[in-house]
Amino acid sequence: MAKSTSKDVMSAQTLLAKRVQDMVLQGGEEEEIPLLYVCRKKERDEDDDVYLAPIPVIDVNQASMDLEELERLKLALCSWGCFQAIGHGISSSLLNSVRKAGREFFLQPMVEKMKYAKEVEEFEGYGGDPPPEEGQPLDWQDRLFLDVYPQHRRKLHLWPENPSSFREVLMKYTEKLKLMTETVSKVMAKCLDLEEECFINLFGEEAPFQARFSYYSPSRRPDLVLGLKAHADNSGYTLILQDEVQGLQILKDGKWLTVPAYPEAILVLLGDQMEILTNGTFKSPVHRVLSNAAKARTSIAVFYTPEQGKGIGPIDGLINEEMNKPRMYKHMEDYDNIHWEYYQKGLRAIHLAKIEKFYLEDEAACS
Ligand SMILES: O=C(O)CCC(=O)C(=O)O
Ligand SMILES: [Fe+2]
Repeated sequence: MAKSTSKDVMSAQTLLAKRVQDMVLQGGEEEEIPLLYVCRKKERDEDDDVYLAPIPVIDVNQASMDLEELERLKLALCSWGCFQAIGHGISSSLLNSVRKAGREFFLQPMVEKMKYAKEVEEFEGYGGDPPPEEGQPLDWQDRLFLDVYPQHRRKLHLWPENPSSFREVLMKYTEKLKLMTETVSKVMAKCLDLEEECFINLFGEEAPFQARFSYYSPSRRPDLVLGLKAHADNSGYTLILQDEVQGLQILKDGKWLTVPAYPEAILVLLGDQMEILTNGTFKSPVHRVLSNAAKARTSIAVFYTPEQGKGIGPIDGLINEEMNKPRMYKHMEDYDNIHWEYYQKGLRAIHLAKIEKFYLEDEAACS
């Protein structure tokens, strides 16, 4: 464990006003890590041995035409809650440009990045996440969070002007992701025998896309910190573009498994709202990001979430009390805010959405 020193008394507010990247570059973590970042107690964790998760690779375009691929997609979403999408219609050169623009943003001098800095308590912009509840650890990362769709929600003053390609690349990527989600939402509906437009309509035309560019600085003590604490996403689903440095892990049957980084693939990972909509047929997986002792890691996660204010609950077609498919989740208003409140406490909000008797069964299964 880290030694206790005056640094330990630094508050989350103070720590979050600084950037992890700066702290690492200035060698501030050489002696010990501020205690608020320390969230792992073991010197070594057997889960850190890299067991690669055999997450199915699904050709999205093929799934829209081929029943076998559609069946593989269904299995992936019911067991893993995610899949590695290929055949998504986005060129490798655009994927590489997005990765490059993200990485180059973070590699600039602090003075350039600070033009897009947010206040500690704010959400959108460059910095760390707002302070969690007291006692909850901080993440060993910096991020740039931007609303990217619908267009009228873009706050362009927070969109970096440097690297000079950043804005154009992000706009192009958003456009392509929007098209990709139309296909993905259709094949997801199809594999559940639902009407093809079902999820597109439920999410709504104004359903937000929000981009999170993350920079995970290396850490001298990856055994003590996490790049991102264990959580499940609030989204409908999240589209994750990784670089070549692995670190994202999924919790599967009680074991942490590392998500392979495939250059051509976009990881489609379901969030809680999709688990609720599908009455638990699809799973919203718990995941986290490990720190790396040697290399910085970057990722771009785009959250695609049903329009706020619509309320969500299980789709009628997926409930059939006679056929052993009882309703497992309640109708939830304002799930976004509930999720955030629970996330900040290090808890899962989905339990709140579960009808009590299933909540208890699920808890028993986890213990
Ligand atoms: O960095 C990653 O690969 C995943 C990020 C993530 O899980 C999130 O931002 O919610
Ligand atoms: Fe996540």
